[in-house]
Amino acid sequence: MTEGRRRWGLPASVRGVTPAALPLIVFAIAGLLAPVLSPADPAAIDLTAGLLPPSADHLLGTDQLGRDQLSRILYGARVSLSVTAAVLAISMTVGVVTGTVAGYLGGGVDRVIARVIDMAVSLPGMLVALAVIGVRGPGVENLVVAMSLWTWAPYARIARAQVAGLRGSPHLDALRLLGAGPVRVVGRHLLPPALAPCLVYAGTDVGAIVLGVATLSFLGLGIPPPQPEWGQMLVEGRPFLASAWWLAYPPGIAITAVVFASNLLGERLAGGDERPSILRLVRPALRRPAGASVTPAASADDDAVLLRVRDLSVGYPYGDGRRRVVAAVSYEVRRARVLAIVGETGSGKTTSALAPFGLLDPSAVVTGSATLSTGAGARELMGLTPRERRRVNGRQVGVVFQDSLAVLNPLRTVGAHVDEAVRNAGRGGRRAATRRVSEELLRLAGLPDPAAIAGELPHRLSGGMRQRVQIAVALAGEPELLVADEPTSALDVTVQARVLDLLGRLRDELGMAMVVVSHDLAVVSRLADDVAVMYAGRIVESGPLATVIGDPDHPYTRGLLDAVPRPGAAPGTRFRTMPGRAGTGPDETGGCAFAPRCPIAVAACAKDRPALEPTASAPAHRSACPRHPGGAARPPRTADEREGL
Ligand SMILES: Nc1ncnc2c1ncn2[C@@H]1O[C@H](COP(=O)(O)OP(=O)(O)OP(=O)(O)O)[C@@H](O)[C@H]1O
Repeated sequence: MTEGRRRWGLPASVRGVTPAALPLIVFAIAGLLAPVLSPADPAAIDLTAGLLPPSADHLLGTDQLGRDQLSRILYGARVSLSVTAAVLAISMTVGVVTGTVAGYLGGGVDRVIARVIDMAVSLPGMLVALAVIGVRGPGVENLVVAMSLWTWAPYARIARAQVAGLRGSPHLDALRLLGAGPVRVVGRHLLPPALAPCLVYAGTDVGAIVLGVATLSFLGLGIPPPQPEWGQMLVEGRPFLASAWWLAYPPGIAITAVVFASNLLGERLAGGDERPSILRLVRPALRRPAGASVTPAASADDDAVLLRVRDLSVGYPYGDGRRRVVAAVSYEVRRARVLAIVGETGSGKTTSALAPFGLLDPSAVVTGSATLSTGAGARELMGLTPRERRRVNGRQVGVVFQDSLAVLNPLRTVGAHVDEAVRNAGRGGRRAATRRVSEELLRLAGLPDPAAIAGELPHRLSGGMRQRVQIAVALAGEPELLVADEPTSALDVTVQARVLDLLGRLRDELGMAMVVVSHDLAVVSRLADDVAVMYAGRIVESGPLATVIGDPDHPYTRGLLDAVPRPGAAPGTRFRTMPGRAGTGPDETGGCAFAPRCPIAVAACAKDRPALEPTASAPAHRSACPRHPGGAARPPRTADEREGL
């Protein structure tokens, strides 16, 4: 699907209720209305009317005691489904909560719970149920307890696996970024996906529970006669399969239909759209009337520095020690300006952009300082507690990631994502008011027909539209700074240009500053005001875009520029690629990390690490080439080449 074109159809909630799911609903209603619908008392024995075939008097015939089969089926639905529902409710609640806690906490708690689940799954369920009923005695309540002890463990196992798999996922990172606390993360983002496969499983489990209840009833340990119960009727009808088919077939068909319908309904629930809200935090008032457009973050001084990063260094555990991946990185982001951080893969761009906001892997060791000076005042970002971070991330700072599919929860609608961001940012009100703000944000992000888009699931949108959704989410807190990590890398060229234009428009109209991470200098040249070029974990050149691409000082920057295809180049023109392997880390060598690949390197380059120093072309233009500023060895760039970018 390309941007601007969507597939429309019935709402997911209507499409999902397939006719095949109707038997479950029909039997549930029939069970509820059994006293009204039943033509006879299901327990009334008439030995003179035993084993009568279906007729106008008895639509489903009678059993060997002359009891009306239709009435018994209707009352059977009442008993079987209510016991099954009770067992499912208990086993799913216990299982999902236990599994979610284990999966979320991990570590020792998880190991202990996992062992308990394994033991419970491996025990023969029927024996457990028999033992419980043997101790507690027969009866409906004891039957429900016994069956729940039999059935809870698979739900716990499914939920645990589901939550453990999600624990480190990018969309949870994004949520933390949006300011969501642990209760909200678990309640709204881990429980629903844990519940979804459990519901599918419950569909198949219904039959097992119905039959389990019937078997225990047959053994005299379940539903006591004369209460009718489907499984019990099935067992009672088995000896008459050849002579009186109407005894076993109706309950058999009822069980099959309910199991089949439950399966489909379970799938529907698992693949459905917005989950009911578990924790809906209703904010008393909107900071701004619904529908009003987002206004620029107030700043009297447009030239002031919004984010100042100094001497940033990031290391990760490596073997017995630690390996630095970024070192001595300093940069500034000015209000209403776009700083592009560019470089080859692995050069440390993303790390440098996300580290100030605590968005790296928890194993990262980050040093240095990052000061954010917003309208609310200046604050040091390094060392903030998670609670303090939530006041910054998602409010003063928004983030857009490359992989929108990984960031957006596939089970929640676009509207649910934006609503949540709006509420986290303290701008939520009643449901409808929150949605109006969300739709305004979607419109601001350039999405046509926001009301319809809000009802869509992320995977039904094109990549470009999903990026716009991420942008709408990021705008919810009216941030003064937007960090975009490779925001267009996964998009085709046309869509890429439109998303970049949107970001440019947001910068101009909202006065929002941005840090844009990209490996493609040509892409960011469309948007950036300033550029920082990274190589092997260090900034090697920085300055205003026009200066850096018009008069590059560092041979690495030149290499990046030479690799950019230029419009107007003759067909068949070969663009120069940089020889050699990209640098791997800032401590790889004591000298210039680029020296092994550099066409103008001299012996000294490999020995002494060059500092980032001002060049002759502009004071804000800095380069870390030992042969700068602009030595004779540097071939000049032509005017055509500059315009080509
Ligand atoms: N969790 C981690 N553990 C160990 N090393 C990591 C981790 N995350 C990133 N790195 C390393 O840090 C270095 C810089 O990664 P970073 O993602 O910042 O690079 P990048 O320039 O953004 O590259 P790309 O464009 O491929 O994302 C890389 O060598 C990478 O392997």
